[in-house]
Amino acid sequence: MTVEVRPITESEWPAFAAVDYEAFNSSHPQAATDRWRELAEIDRSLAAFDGDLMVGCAAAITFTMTVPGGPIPVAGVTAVGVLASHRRRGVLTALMARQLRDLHDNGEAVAALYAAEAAIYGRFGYGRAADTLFLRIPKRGSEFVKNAPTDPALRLRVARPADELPQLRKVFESVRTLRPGLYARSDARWRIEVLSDEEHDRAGRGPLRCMIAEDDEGPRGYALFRVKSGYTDHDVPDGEVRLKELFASDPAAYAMLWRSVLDRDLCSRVFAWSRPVDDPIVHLLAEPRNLNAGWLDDLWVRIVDVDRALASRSYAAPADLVIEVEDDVCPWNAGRWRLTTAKGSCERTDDPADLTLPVTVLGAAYLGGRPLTALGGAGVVREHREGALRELSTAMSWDPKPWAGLVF
Ligand SMILES: CC(=O)SCCNC(=O)CCNC(=O)[C@H](O)C(C)(C)COP(=O)(O)OP(=O)(O)OC[C@H]1O[C@@H](n2cnc3c(N)ncnc32)[C@H](O)[C@@H]1OP(=O)(O)O
Repeated sequence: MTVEVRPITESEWPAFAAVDYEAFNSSHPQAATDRWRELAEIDRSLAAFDGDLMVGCAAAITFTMTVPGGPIPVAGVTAVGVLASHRRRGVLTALMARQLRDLHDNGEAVAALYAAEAAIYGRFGYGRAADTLFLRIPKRGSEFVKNAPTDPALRLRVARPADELPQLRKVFESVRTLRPGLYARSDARWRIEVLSDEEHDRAGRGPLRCMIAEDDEGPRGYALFRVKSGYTDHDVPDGEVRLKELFASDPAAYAMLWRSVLDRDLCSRVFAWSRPVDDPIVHLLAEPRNLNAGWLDDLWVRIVDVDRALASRSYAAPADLVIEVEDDVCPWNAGRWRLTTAKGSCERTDDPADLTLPVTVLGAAYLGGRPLTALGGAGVVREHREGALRELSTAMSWDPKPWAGLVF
């Protein structure tokens, strides 16, 4: 089979969406296709063709994403799929090769994605860069520690989410550039991915609800959630709060919003399916075992251009070392690079290597959430100068931990 990969045209958009829906076993109303079109960038939407038949898709979105030190341009990779009739014949491999070449040519040094399955993207050089916590906290047993922050100036307001975009945006913008992984949201992304409340968004979990924590100066935090109502066989209320987002610009507003969802009447628990691994709720609960926490992969990161990517972020400690990078998929990255954090530079060198690592490891460590020493312990980094692994691991670590918080 010969596969041709090229960007689609506007008229090919419905076929592109149909390939993606088919690959994901999903059925979507026309309205969903129309909404998705508002987020898509046609010239960055690649399709794979077997003759005239479109058999695969892979798109990129232009994002501004926070990395250690501040926001940079990042390609958000999404809508990857191949028709079942054409799987395991290299279609995805061809799409990934073309997309990475395009990103390199366009000057985007970093790509990020959410993976449908964790086993797919390592072979294309993506490393698991961020994790996410899911929590199922019972109301009974959710008391806070004694010194939990409060502020008498704060009050809660029940709000209609669709009316509150300026307030929500103000809170989100106050935190966006602090945590690696958070990315700027266009108006369309707020409307479609955050605030949308169509019947198929609800999926039996009721309308989107909003609590705002504010004082006389304005909003200081918000929680967006749905409530899945329910009763036990003995008619005891047993609803579940499904927490979609909770952001706050200070600890008192944060604690107040968590209390508001944990204490909600007719509910017996809060399920939060995506929280950062260093979420302060972990330290607010007097009995942290009641977090019932589990963790999953959040963002995967691909270093498209080693030199520009490593020079684009800040470092937690000085490092001056030579890294030998292995990269079969993007051969322009392969070879030795000197990273000098004091100069903010990463340049090609012939000097001997202090460390040898696959490009996946750089992607995994890029946002500061994955200690290189742990990856060294797994045997995927080879150290040639004693201390080099710890030096780079310390320099690349970052606080707070990375998390994108909104699937794209
Ligand atoms: C960012 C996102 O959008 S994530 C969404 C990913 N899409 C989906 O999960 C939708 C359903 N799945 C699909 O559409 C397809 O199976 C895809 C896109 C995952 C893979 O497409 P294919 O064209 O079959 O992949 P391709 O033939 O290029 O496979 C390349 C390699 O990846 C491996 N691979 C492909 N899919 C998977 C998988 N789901 N799990 C593990 N390995 C996989 C193949 O075995 C092959 O390995 P090899 O090189 O050792 O032989």
